[in-house]
Amino acid sequence: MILKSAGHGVVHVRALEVDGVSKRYGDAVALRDMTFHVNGGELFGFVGGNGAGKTTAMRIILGVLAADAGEVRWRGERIDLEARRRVGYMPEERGLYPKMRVRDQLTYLAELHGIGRRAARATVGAWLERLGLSARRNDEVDRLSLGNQQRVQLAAALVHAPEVLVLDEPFAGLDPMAVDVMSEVLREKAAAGIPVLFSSHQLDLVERLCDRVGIVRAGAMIACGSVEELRSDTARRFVVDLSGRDPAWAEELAGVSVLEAAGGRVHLELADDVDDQEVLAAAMRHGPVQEFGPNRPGLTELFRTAVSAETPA
Ligand SMILES: Nc1ncnc2c1ncn2[C@@H]1O[C@H](COP(=O)(O)OP(=O)(O)OP(=O)(O)O)[C@@H](O)[C@H]1O
Repeated sequence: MILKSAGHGVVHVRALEVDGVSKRYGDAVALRDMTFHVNGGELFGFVGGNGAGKTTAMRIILGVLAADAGEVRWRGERIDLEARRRVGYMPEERGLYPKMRVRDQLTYLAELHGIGRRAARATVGAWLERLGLSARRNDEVDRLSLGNQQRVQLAAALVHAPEVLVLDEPFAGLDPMAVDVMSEVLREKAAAGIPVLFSSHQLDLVERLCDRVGIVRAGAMIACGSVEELRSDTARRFVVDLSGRDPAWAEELAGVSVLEAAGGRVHLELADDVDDQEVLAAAMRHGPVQEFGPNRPGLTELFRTAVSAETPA
């Protein structure tokens, strides 16, 4: 499906689709009916605990691993080798030749994608400049710091002007400056209409950067949407601070559950028919109210709540 939008030119809705993908390694289930999509022009954050299945899903998108069931689609068609060649991929295990010089390596990778030598040199030069690697261009990769190797790995994913980006933990181990450069490049690519999928354990960063987030647990997608959408289940949660007071005042209110209490500050969940103003009035009868308002959890809290819910059998 194509959606036209003023800023982006043509943007593909559901450009990249992972549909009902399952994968086992022997008896171990790595993915179970994994389903999600990434729209063109969207930054999609793939989050989940260690071993949740993110890398497996990305490898299946890339075709370096075959799914047992389900399919991956690119612009509505089952993804094929040709479409996969247009993916910019940053593998978790990284994949550079350690003894090759940075510029030669990137030029070689661009040429592998059919770009002529001169154009390859030009695009590599531009990315090296952009990623702060110009001074390192003649260094062998294994002489670079890990963070700089990662910048080279990003350049490797970008030099062939990919139509989609799939990046496995691109921010891991980067210094704050490199995080800024990486964020800026990913935003820019998304703004150009490219779907950008990346995994990360840095949830603050994901919340700041991503249009949508997918939370994976035990090989399945358990929540997916914008952070605002993920918050919708928490719309009836409030924080009330009655400094030093025992939470008993809230526990005795009908239709109110106390989720957390510490030092007079309580997190409450209100049933649908409970008026929040009546809760405020009740709080004021018990002492001076320091704080009262809806509790808007960040992605870290939403993630904890989602993954700590009962694990599937
Ligand atoms: N080659 C393999 N052989 C057997 N089991 C594997 C293999 N690769 C992954 N697994 C298992 O599949 C599951 C999913 O692993 P995967 O690497 O996809 O998770 P992940 O979400 O990327 O984790 P992390 O955040 O730690 O990188 C895990 O239980 C893992 O142990």
